[in-house]
Amino acid sequence: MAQSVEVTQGEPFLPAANASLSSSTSPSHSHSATAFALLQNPKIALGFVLVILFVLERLIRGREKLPAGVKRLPRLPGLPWAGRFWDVPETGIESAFHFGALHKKYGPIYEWKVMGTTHAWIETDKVARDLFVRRQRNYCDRNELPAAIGVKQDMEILPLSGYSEDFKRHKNFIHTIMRHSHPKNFYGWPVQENKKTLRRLLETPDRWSEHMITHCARTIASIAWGDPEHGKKLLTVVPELLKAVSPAGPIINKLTFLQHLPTAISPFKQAEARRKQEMTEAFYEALNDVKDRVNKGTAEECWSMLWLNQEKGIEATKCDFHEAAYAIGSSSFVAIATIGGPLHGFFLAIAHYPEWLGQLQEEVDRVCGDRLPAIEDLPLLPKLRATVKEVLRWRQSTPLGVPHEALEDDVYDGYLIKKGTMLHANHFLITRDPTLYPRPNTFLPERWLSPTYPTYKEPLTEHPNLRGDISFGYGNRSCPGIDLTHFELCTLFGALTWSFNIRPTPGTTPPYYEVNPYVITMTKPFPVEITIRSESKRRFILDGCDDPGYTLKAEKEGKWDLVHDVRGDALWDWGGLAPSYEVPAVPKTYPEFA
Ligand code: HEM
Repeated sequence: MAQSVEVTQGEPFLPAANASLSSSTSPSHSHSATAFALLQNPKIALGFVLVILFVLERLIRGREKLPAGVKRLPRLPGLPWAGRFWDVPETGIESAFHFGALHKKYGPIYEWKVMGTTHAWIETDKVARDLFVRRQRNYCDRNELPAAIGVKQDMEILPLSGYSEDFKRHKNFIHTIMRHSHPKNFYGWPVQENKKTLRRLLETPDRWSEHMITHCARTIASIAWGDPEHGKKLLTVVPELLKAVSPAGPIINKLTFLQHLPTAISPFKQAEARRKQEMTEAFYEALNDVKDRVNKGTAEECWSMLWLNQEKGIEATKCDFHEAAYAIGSSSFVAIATIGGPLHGFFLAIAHYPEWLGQLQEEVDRVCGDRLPAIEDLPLLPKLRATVKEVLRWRQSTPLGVPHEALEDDVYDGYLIKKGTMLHANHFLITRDPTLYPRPNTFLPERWLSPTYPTYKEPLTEHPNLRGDISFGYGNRSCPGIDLTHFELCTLFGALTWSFNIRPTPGTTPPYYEVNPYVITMTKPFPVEITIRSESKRRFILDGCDDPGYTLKAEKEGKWDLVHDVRGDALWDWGGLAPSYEVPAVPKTYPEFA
């Protein structure tokens, strides 16, 4: 053994001297020696291996037997098993751009293989509906997630759970709590929180992004557990999970074979175990707190009370403590980044289309006068509803939706879709189809308000609204949070419009399409000037809300406390989910459809 090491070290495989020596021998010998020498270059050797693997893949795929009349989906060329591993875009929105551009070449649905998994990219609304709605029974599963291993089977986090009887019970639970709380205006919590958010914006306008995020957390925590303070728990557990489920998160999401490492030596599995533990603690603590308050007679209406009281519909789902804690908790944390996205998008839209704020203010002032817009005013506020709808289209929270997985082999339009294929509907591209959305890159709320646009619908007292909106996905896996989103966005956009003038800070450049890199995207915060529109409005906010309810503290005291460095200038970036925008040294270019 020692000898072989010595030999290898002492005699490099093909030293330059040997190479020149071999060139003086016969031509065929000299060619093979040159090729051999070339292969000593690691880059050339890797290229050679890739070419061989590529050829092998074509041969193997060519031999796969297909039923008569069935074709293969167009597929991006790649290597056997590893596929196009070099082609995984880093960020959520870059993936939407990347695969959206390939649509022209490969058509409305095509395959992309990477690390043993077959992905299908769906680039039109028709194909998404044909598969996810008309054939929803086959396309309703979710995929495994390498960094959040086991999350599909655990049945704890509804959006990531595989399809099963447990999933159906849990989804029923969510629909029941939504059906119960929506007619009661989500127990009045969103309107109460809107006032606190106005107060915070009045006091510390430069922290607007933080206020939007904490607004979402406080509102949903109140609806779920009757206490906005539990929002801190949600804000703590979301960043870890969102990173774990994003390609831009831990490297295991790209190098998926790392999931086979045993827990003892896998930092990913250890991190996932910690995340689960923390999430369970958060959800148990919050539900137990409601239980205590019910016993003391101090609990206020919230989703948890529905489970504790076994309200009509809830009892049929037979959710035990653990299931209820997770069903409530996991439906709550999704309401932060998703709704935070369009809230940031609103500031961006106003930055790029300042004249629209004037039009909105005219409508809100005319209808509401000296009070904040209320949900009852919505029939008379079509411009406000159009703003919500257009912000969701223009800057989507989930530009690639959530993948659906095929339960069985299927043939669609003569093409084979294999069991286990992960299908992604490119919501971003679908809502940029110029035949339905003329001038698709423009923020154009008028497209919902004028009969000259194909998306126009009457009556304007009802349309536009979010029912059936593509942003919320398709079929039996579509989002149960539409009514809550509509309620929160309409009332908060309305309150912001009524209260403030908003514009980018003079001398600064707002971003165009710069968002965080994860699967739920949010415009990067940028400097904005927010000023109160009148003294009477200032008085109204100060009198109407004596407690601004700041969520971030100067120092960490309790386990769930979140810290804002009040001494420094740095803005709170929510664990990397809301990094501040920095103008790039070289202007960024975007695909024509972005
Ligand atoms: C702007 C706001 C929102 C957007 C854009 C959004 C988008 C989505 C999308 C695209 C899906 C996957 C649909 C599919 O698989 O086809 C989804 C699922 C889900 N959403 Fe939302 N969502 C939003 C707000 C909310 C809110 C406020 C809640 C709850 C309070 C919520 C709870 C859920 C749940 C529980 C699922 C999982 C459904 C399932 O897997 O069957 N979402 N959402």
